[in-house]
Amino acid sequence: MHSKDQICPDDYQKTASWLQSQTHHRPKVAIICGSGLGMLADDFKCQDSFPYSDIPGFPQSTVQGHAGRLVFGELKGKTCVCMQGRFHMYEGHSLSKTTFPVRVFKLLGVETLIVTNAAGSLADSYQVGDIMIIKDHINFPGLAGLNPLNGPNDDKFGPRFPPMSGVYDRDLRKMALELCKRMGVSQFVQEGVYCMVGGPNFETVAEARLLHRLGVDAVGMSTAPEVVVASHCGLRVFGLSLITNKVVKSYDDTESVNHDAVLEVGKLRSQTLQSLVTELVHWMDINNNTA
Ligand SMILES: O=P(O)(O)O[C@H]1O[C@H](CO)[C@@H](O)[C@H]1O
Ligand code: HPA
Repeated sequence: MHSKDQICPDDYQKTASWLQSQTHHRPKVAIICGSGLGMLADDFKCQDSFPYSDIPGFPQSTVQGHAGRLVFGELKGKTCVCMQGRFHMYEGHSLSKTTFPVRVFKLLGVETLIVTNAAGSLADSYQVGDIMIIKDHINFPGLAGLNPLNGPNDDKFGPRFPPMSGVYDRDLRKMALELCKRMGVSQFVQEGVYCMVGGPNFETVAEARLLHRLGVDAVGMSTAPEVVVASHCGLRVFGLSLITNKVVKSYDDTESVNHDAVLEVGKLRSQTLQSLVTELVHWMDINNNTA
């Protein structure tokens, strides 16, 4: 492992203390924005924002569509922190680096993590532009031994062998579906299984067919490590995938996916995603229901 990727147990606290010295916001909800979805912080009131390069211990974003900024603010009166840009394994970060912010959020007092991502669909019934509420995930790198919890367990954060069944909070999923109904957008909202692959290449046809047979509804190159670390340290988790493309499953299909097209779809659904996240955060607040 590269030395810049090594994390000492007190590095999380150092970063959390620095952030607490720079902002008066004390967030209960953290949001991680997927590719092209950074606008989720646009509605924050009383913003304090920090480029990742200014935050001690933070990795840097290198992917287009990930601005690399941490934004604190109020969303309908609830204090939130939002990562405009996440870290991916394929960028060369260790998994402990890609998930570093999640433990910092825990130390800041965050109780709920909302993860979002751009993903390709395998499910035949899904359309580009659909929003998938994540019901569960398959962590392919994790199954192959690439897990952010590898190494000595830090008991301060959680147990050596954390359960992962029920990791995507049932009540939040149920409420999100209900909110989508009220917002009149149910026709393009799905609930399904996300699968993380390592990337950075998109899938071959044979890989796509394999994922489809395994029951994967949407595939991407992120999210699962963040969710594993969040669940390990007791955060409540909610996840949304924006379906930005259909994964090519036929050798006769001449279409192919590219990152620019992925970013374009983010613009198409930005308003709906923003509204859904805002309404969900508001619901948590009125139900005093962050944890
Ligand atoms: O998962 P997010 O960060 O949304 O990004 C998705 O979009 C990129 C591919 O276009 C990959 O990084 C994939 O994981
Ligand atoms: N595959 C993997 N990751 C992705 C895709 C995809 O089709 N679309 C957006 N992120």
